Amino acid sequence: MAAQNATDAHVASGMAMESEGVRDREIGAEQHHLDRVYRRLEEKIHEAEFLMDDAAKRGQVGTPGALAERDAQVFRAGVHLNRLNNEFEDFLFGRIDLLLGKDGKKGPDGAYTSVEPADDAVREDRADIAETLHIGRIGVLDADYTPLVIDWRAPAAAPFYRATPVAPGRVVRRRVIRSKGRKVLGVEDDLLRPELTATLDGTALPVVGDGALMAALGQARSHTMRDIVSSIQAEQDLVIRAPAASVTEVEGGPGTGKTAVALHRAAYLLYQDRRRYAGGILIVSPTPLLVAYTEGVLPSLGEEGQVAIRAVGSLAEDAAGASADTYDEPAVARIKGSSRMLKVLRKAVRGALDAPRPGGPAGPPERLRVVAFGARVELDADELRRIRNAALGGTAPVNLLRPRARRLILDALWSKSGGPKRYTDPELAAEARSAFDEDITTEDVFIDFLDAWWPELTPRRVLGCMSDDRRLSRWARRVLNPREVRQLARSLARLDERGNGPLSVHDVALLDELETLLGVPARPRKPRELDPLDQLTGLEELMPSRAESRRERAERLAEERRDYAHVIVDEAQDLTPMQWRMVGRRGRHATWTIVGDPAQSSWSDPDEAAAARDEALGTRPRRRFRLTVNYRNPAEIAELASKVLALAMPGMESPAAVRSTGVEPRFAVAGADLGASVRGEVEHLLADVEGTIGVVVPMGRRAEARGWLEGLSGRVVVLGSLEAKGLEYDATVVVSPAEIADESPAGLRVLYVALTRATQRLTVLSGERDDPDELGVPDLLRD
Ligand SMILES: Nc1ncnc2c1ncn2[C@@H]1O[C@H](COP(=O)(O)OP(=O)(O)OP(=O)(O)O)[C@@H](O)[C@H]1O
Repeated sequence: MAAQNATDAHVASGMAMESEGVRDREIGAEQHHLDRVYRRLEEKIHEAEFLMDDAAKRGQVGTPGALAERDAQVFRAGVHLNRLNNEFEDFLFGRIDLLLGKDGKKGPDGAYTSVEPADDAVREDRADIAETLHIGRIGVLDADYTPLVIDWRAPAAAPFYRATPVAPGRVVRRRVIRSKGRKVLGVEDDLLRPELTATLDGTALPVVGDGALMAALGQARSHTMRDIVSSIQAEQDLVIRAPAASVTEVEGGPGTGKTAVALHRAAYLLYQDRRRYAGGILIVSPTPLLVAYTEGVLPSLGEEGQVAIRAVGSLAEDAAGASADTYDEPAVARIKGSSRMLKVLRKAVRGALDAPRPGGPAGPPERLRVVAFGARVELDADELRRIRNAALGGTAPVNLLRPRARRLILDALWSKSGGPKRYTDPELAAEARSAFDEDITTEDVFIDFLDAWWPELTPRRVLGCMSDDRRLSRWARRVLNPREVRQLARSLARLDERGNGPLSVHDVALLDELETLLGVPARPRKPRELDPLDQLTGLEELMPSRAESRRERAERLAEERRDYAHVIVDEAQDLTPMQWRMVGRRGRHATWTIVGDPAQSSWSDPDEAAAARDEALGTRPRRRFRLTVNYRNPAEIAELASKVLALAMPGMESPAAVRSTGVEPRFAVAGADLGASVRGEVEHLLADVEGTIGVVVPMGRRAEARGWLEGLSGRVVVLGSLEAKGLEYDATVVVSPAEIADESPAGLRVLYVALTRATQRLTVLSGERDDPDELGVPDLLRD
């Protein structure tokens, strides 16, 4: 019933008046418009090419002014040409036919701005269409500035997405146009005011098709996500176009379009305020698989340059050189992700100063002995410890404290050498002190001592040091219990003493935290190459103290970009507290969009993660949205999944499925050879459905499952239960549900994710632990 309501609310589809003749005529009318748009685009491409040519000719003049002008023109024309070429395919997809508006004002895109119809637009259930707008991926104006195509992100396009039969505004008919290259293939209409007899140019307004949404949802899937630009629904559009101020939080069950909405929002924000978002938009995704699945969507919307889509395991690539896609076992992941790790790491960065250096002696030097004023001066172990503690006071990054420690050592040596007593005149004393410092700091003994006593630490080195049980238990005292210390140390033993070796996804957040705790010491600046333009103008001589040129600064900022203008977190329920800290550091000055579903969280302690999220977002005000309709799963699959939801999160509501296939999920029971059973089920589905098949297995069975299905078909993908997050397939086989549920404390939620990946068919294959009934239904999925 809920599914039916959802359908009614969003889609009022084609009426009985359709016939083949009407359809052909309507396709012909759209073809006519598309031809006109292409002619205009070709004209524009010629203009852009002419501009490029002209710009190149101007470049031959060779003065600095002409050079700059040429660069600007070439850049503009290049961007223009590139956009036109890239977006030439299938860029016109929609049309709305509108009643007369309340006022006669037009916006910059040439369309009337009024949302509500004029009082006399409808007379006794009859009305004329006053305005027709075509919607596409970019806006195109005719030579006389009438809009041929409105950009989907422009305000005038909003009614295409927002109008519903309950609140139609001015929209009478919404049409989705399907085209390939330059050919219109079909049209699908929704009638928003079915009670009206509307006319267009004096003839009745025809309605064709069953509605675009159903047509889009029924299509077979591929291994990459499609954009939904032609069928965004009203509740989704509200999120996409929400003002970017502060934090926009979006919750919704599986398949409600959260990922799709997040990606379209990135494109929308860039369209709205490209200058503001020149600082970059970061999209954080839980897995590299989901990154690969979604990264084609933004280019299809004409956006990519300003947006970085990164898996949470590769987020610190720029900072700590770390990237990972392997998972720790749940107990270890729980330790590494917990905010308790912060305390351990704080101790570790200080303690690691004393850890044996690779290839060096077992501990830090116990004494420092130098020669000053012809006599030996010495600091013993106690004095060195006191100086170390004094230098380490406070919370400043450890590597950045090295100069301070060095100064304290010199102070102590100076005082022991009797220097302060020898000079009463302050000026002489200062001179003598600086000579003293210079003598000592150039001695090899002192340089070697400092390197050993206060080595410059890298995040990987500290992580490597934590693989020693005894050391780690000191640093984790009263924070982790002895078992946790052993588990953590064992997992880090993959790293050598320098910290080199394979990392897990959770290690990356630790490295990023360590980098903050250690600080990056200032390096001597590279001597910069002379800019030929500077040489020309003599600027270099006039401004010798200028630290870096504008070009250098731009290059440096691009390299160092860790602070984004907008941060979008997909599958936000899965970020651990330590990952929230890592993401938070990249959005200190950003506005945020956060999408997620607590019912799909694979993190064991959602309350702790929520606290870390609050800390990352600070006191910024939040706007909350909820998506309520499941566009992915047919009702039959959604209903089965809701049984696991009731166990995993009692009381949580399932989203309403928007369609039904009439095909119930299939239950099968594995024979003695699990692999052969899985292969049999997959072969069955390959014959039955077009498109992709996802086989979701317990994490521990990934490798063997790949063997089971070897050589079957490129349409088949094997996934560990944690990797299925965010993805979807035409059909899925979920293998051994009980084993998936038992794998971690969040196992039931992980199983819920696995059961909600299919768009057409679902097969549940019971394994040893599932206790299936006579119909093959496993214990966990029975009523
Ligand atoms: N308005 C729409 N028109 C057409 N297809 C849509 C629409 N909204 C969502 N979909 C489709 O529904 C499917 C689910 O969308 P998406 O993956 O964004 O959902 P989600 O909420 O992120 O799901 P999950 O939480 O399970 O990861 C996708 O195939 C998407 O293209």
